[in-house]
Amino acid sequence: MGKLQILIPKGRIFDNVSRLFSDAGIPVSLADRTYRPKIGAEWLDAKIMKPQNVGELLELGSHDAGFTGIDWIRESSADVEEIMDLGFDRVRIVAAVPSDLDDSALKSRKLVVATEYVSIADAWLRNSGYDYRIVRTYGATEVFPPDDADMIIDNTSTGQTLKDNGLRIVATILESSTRFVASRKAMDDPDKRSRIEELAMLFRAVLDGRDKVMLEMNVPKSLFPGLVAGLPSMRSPTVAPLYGDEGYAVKIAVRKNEVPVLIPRLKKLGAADIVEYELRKVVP
Ligand SMILES: Nc1ncnc2c1ncn2[C@@H]1O[C@H](COP(=O)(O)OP(=O)(O)OP(=O)(O)O)[C@@H](O)[C@H]1O
Ligand SMILES: O=P(O)(O)OC[C@H]1O[C@H](OP(=O)(O)OP(=O)(O)O)[C@H](O)[C@@H]1O
Repeated sequence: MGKLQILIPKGRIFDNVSRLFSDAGIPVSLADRTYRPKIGAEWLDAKIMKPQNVGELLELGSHDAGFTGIDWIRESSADVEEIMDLGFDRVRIVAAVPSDLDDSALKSRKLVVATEYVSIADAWLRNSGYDYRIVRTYGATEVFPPDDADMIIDNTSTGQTLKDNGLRIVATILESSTRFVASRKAMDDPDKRSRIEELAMLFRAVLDGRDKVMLEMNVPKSLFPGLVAGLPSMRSPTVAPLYGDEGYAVKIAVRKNEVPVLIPRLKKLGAADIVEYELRKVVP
């Protein structure tokens, strides 16, 4: 079997994806100005590509799997199989106008709309009943209004860029994040499919590990039933008797955001010597 050919986007997605691979035990490194990263698994081959092209190239089938925002998959109408939502690079694709332009003005004239997302914008503007003309941008879309455009359709994360350029959101068109996607041709090949699914399992284990911590504690025998009743109900805790029949050691994986509430509660329920530590992977 040949190597699994994967596409990793240039730009901001690369950092998150290469960290994900590294945490999965597969180091990825990229020398300056090169497009073929070194990847620490002999069954994988990777190439760097702009996120806008990833979907289309997977559809063509010359690569097996890749990573890109769902915004660019939708924009290119790429026919690919989504394997998993990695949750990175979360943005909203929004329509925004100069803050001093009121809603009534928007439908009373032909709008010039600046966007990198030409196809998403076209579908949304048509369905919303606007009279419009689209100007395709190549980054820095927020600079177009008010003199070069009446509206922009662009991605926003914190909203700071819109605010700094005097723009207000009039609609959210799409919510996007980085996805692990595969070509349909690769998913029809049993060997490639199983390698892609193995990668997804490793990624899931890493993401789950990032989300959770392990809590370990000791509890006297008499307080044990009350303590177990107070634990999050997700999973049964691992319990081991302490030497000398004095009580139990209790171990449980919990979500990180539960910890600030949980530790004081466990303490009140009689837990002692509570230890918290990070998890690298969680495989169910
Ligand atoms: N400010 C942001 N925060 C988080 N995600 C973002 C942000 N801006 C864009 N994205 C998402 O990251 C992905 C890639 O975005 P984009 O095409 O702008 O590349 P980039 O990282 O800016 O690279 P380049 O600088 O080469 O254009 C897209 O799916 C987009 O939705
Ligand atoms: O809502 P915010 O947190 O302000 O982020 C949104 C901005 O981030 C991205 O720009 P980027 O920095 O990638 O530059 P670009 O416009 O050249 O793509 C995006 O295109 C927006 O301009």
